[in-house]
Amino acid sequence: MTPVQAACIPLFLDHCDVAADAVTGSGKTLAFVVPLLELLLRTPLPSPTSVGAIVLSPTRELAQQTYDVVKTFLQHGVDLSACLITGAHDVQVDVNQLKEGCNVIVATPGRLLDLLNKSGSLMKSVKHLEMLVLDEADRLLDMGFEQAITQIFTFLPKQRRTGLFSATQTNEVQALARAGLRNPVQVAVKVEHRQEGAGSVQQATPSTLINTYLFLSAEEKFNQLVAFLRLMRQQQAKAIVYMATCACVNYFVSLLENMPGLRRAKILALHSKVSSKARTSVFSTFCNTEGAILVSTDIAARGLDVPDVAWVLQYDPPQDPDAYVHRCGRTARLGRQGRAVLFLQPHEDTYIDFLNVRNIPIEEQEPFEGAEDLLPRCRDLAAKDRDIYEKGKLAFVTFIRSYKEHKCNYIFQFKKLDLAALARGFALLHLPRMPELRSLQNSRAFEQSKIDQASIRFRDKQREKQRQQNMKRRAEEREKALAEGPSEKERERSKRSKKNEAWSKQKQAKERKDKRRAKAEAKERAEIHALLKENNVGDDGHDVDDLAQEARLMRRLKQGKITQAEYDRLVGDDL
Ligand SMILES: Nc1ncnc2c1ncn2[C@@H]1O[C@H](COP(=O)(O)OP(=O)(O)OP(=O)(O)O)[C@@H](O)[C@H]1O
Repeated sequence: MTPVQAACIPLFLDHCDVAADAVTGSGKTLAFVVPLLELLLRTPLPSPTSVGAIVLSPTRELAQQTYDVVKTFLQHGVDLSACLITGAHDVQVDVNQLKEGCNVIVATPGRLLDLLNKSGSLMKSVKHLEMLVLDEADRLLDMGFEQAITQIFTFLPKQRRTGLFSATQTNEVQALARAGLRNPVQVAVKVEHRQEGAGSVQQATPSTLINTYLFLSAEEKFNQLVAFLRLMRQQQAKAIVYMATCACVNYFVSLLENMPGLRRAKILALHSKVSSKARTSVFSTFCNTEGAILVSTDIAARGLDVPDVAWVLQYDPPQDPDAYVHRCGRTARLGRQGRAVLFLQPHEDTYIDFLNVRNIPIEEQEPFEGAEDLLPRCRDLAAKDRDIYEKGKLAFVTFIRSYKEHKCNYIFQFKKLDLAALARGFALLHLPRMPELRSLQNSRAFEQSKIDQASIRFRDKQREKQRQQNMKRRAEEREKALAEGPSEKERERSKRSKKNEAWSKQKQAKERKDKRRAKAEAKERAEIHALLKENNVGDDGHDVDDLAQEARLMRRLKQGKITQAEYDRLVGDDL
C-alpha cells in the first residue's frame, strides 16, 4: 500500500470523512476505490438498483480512468454494478444504463446533476448512498462545478462518507470540504527534500522526479524540441510535450512529422478540438506504443495515469500555475524515476523563484545535444503546403492571445516578448496582420518572405481545387460590383461629402489619415477574426484553455444563455 492508501483506507472503513492531499502519482485512486467497494460489500444495499457510491471527476478522461479501475475489481469477483455518466453520449444512453442498476456511479458533475433533476428514479436510488468522492477537487472548482456539486449534495443523504482528493490545496478546496464533509480527517502525504543549509523542506513534486529548466530564446525552442525528441527516439522513451494552445499543438506536430530523425516516430496530437472518439484512440495508442510522443495542451495535464512516461517537456509554461505540478506529475509516478524539463525564455526567469516559493525544487540543465537550425526547413515546408502555412499563422495568433491572458502576467509580461524573434521561432513566412504586430510589419527585425502568399498551394489536391474555386468566385463578384458602378447608397454618400467640403486642407488631411488607420485596423480585425473563425477558435481566445471551455459553457447554461441540449452538443463534440 502507498502512504496515502495506508492513511485513507482505514479512515473510510471507520466511517470518517477524509480530505486528502498527496503528490501526483501517489495512488490516490485506489485510496478511495478500495474502501468504497469494501463499504458496499460490508453493508448490502436495499435493492440491486440502489446507488451506493458516487465518484465525481472533473473531466471525461479522468472519469473513464477511474471507471476502468472500478471495473477491474468487478471483473475479478466483486459483485456490484458500475456505470460511467459523462457528457460523452446521449442522455438516453445514461438513463437506460441507470435503469439497469448502478451501485457505483463515476460521473462528471454537469451530466449527473442533469440526470438527478430529470429522473425521479435516480433521485430515489441515491437515497441510500454510502460514499461520495470528489476527485481532483481543485480542478472541479476551477472548472466552475462548485454550484453543480452543492446542488448534487442536496440530493444525497447526510449520513454518508465523503472523500475529497486533490494534489493541490487551495482556499476554495477547503471551503468545499467545509460544505460537503463532516469533521473530515485531513490526510496530507508530504514529500521532503534536503536543501543545503535549510535541512529538510517539503516539496510539492515527487521525490523521484528530476526537475529542470532551460533558458532558450524563441528561436531556439523548436530546434531544442527536435533534439529532445531525437534523444527520446534513441532511448525508445515515452514523453509528453505540453504546449499553450490547440493550434500550437496542430502546427508543431505537422512540422515535427517532417523533421529528419523523426519521420518514423509516433507523434500524437491531443487537445480539446480532437473529437471525443479520436481522443480515446490517441490516448490508447499512446499507452500501448513504446516510445510514443504525446503533444498536448493541458487537457492531458491532470490525473492521467500512464505508468511508463519517462519525460515531460513543457514547451510553453502553463497558464494555470497549479497545472505545472500536474504536468510534471505525468512522470515519476509511484516511486518510479522520471524527468521533467521546462523551456523558459530569458525574460521569464522569475518563474523559477515562483516555483521555489511553491516548494517545487528545480535546477538549470544543459541544452540537449545535437540541435541544428531547422527553421529554414520549416519555412520551406510552409512555402510548399498551404496547410502548414495557415496552421503556422493560426498557432502564432493563438499563442500571442494566450500570452496576453497569462494568469501570471507579472512574470509572463507581454511587453517583454520579442515578437520578431517569436515570429521567426514559429518559422512564419509572413506576419499575420494583428494590431500587436503593427510596428513590425515594415521593420527589419522580421524579414517578410518575398513569396506571394496567394501563390502558396495546398498539397492536398482537393483542398487546393476548392481554394482556387473560391478565389475565382470572389474575383468574379468583385468584377461584377465594379461593372455595376457605385450603389445608390454610395452615390448618396459621395454627394453628401462633396456638399460638406472640409473647411481646411489640414482638417482634410487629418480625416484621410484617420480613415486610413480605421480601415487598416478594421482589415486587421477582419483578417484575424476570419482566421480564428475558420479554425473554430472563438474571438475570446477559448482555444487557450481547453478545459475552461467546459466551465464557460456550464456558466452559460446556468445563466440560461444556452439550453441543456446545446450544452451537451458543444461539450460532447467540441471539447
Ligand atoms: N498499492 C499499489 N501498488 C502498486 N501500484 C499501485 C498501488 N497504488 C496505485 N498504484 C499504481 O500507481 C499509479 C498511480 O496511481 P494513481 O493514478 O491513483 O495516482 P494519483 O495519486 O491519483 O495521481 P494524480 O494526482 O496524478 O492523479 C497507477 O498506475 C496505479 O495503478
